[in-house]
Amino acid sequence: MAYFPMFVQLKKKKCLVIGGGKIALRKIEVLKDFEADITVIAPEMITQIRQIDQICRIFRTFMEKDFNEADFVIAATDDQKINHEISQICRRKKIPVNAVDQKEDCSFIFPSYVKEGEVVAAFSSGGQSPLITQYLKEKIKPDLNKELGQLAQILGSLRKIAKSCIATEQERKAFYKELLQIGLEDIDSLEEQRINEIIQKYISE
Ligand SMILES: C[C@@]1(CC(=O)O)c2cc3[nH]c(cc4nc(cc5[nH]c(cc(n2)[C@H]1CCC(=O)O)[C@@](C)(CC(=O)O)[C@@H]5CCC(=O)O)C(CC(=O)O)=C4CCC(=O)O)c(CCC(=O)O)c3CC(=O)O
Ligand SMILES: NC(=O)C1=CN([C@@H]2O[C@H](COP(=O)(O)OP(=O)(O)OC[C@H]3O[C@@H](n4cnc5c(N)ncnc54)[C@H](O)[C@@H]3O)[C@@H](O)[C@H]2O)C=CC1
Repeated sequence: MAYFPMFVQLKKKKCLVIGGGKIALRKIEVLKDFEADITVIAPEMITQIRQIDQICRIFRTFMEKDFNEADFVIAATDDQKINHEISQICRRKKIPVNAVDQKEDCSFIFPSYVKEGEVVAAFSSGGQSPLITQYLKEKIKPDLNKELGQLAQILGSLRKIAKSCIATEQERKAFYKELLQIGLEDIDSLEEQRINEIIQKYISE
């Protein structure tokens, strides 16, 4: 079964990570990248987790009351029975859950992704082969580069003005297409004056 790639806002969402090993660390790094509010619970945590800034650490095994505030949960212990139990609790409480050792215990899974600014490409193999997922990430990296992230930011910053100044959706699309074409060739040529000239063209046409 293929998974639907739902893009979700994680900023400030309360994320509970249970487990403090290498895999928990990898998940925490991803969640930090998307600005989640992270609490880790484990009796022992590897040094790298103990050194991460601005996360909450609780050194013990989990209890059911830990789930009360959670928007979502990562079960990342090295014990399949415990991860399964965490998943069951979450399902009962209708909290989205990821279990690192068993996709049947996941209501969502982690992709491999590339992120530049707000542009994100994410891949999944439905849990069949994380290595294929990783391979796809590496393939997209040369195309999803810094310039593309910057270009998205420029196009994004023009959406309000385009909506208010350019009459039809069709013309707006042509406007964005022209900017995209120019930006893909040479992002530095998209400075303010050039953009203004292009906007003018679409207003008067
Ligand atoms: C279902 C899923 C649930 C989830 O974790 O969300 C899951 C499950 C499992 N992974 C396992 C193994 C490995 N996982 C990786 C790597 C990654 N795994 C990630 C996601 C996912 N892994 C979800 C599905 C993603 C998809 O749809 O493809 C990535 C993409 C994202 C991330 O972790 O953030 C990240 C790459 C990050 C990057 O580089 O971008 C490697 C490679 C490596 O370590 O270098 C290996 C060893 C090679 C191998 O086994 O293939 C095992 C067996 C453990 C065992 O055998 O004991 C299970 C459990 C099982 O298969 O039952
Ligand atoms: N999803 C993925 O991408 C991958 C998943 N895995 C799976 O991830 C699992 C975890 O791997 P590692 O992080 O390397 O293990 P690890 O042994 O480094 O860490 C396990 C952690 O779980 C904690 N823990 C154990 N019982 C707990 C409890 N009751 N409450 C809270 N914390 C508890 C331990 O204190 C420790 O911090 C493995 O069993 C493996 O099956 C492995 C590779 C990739």
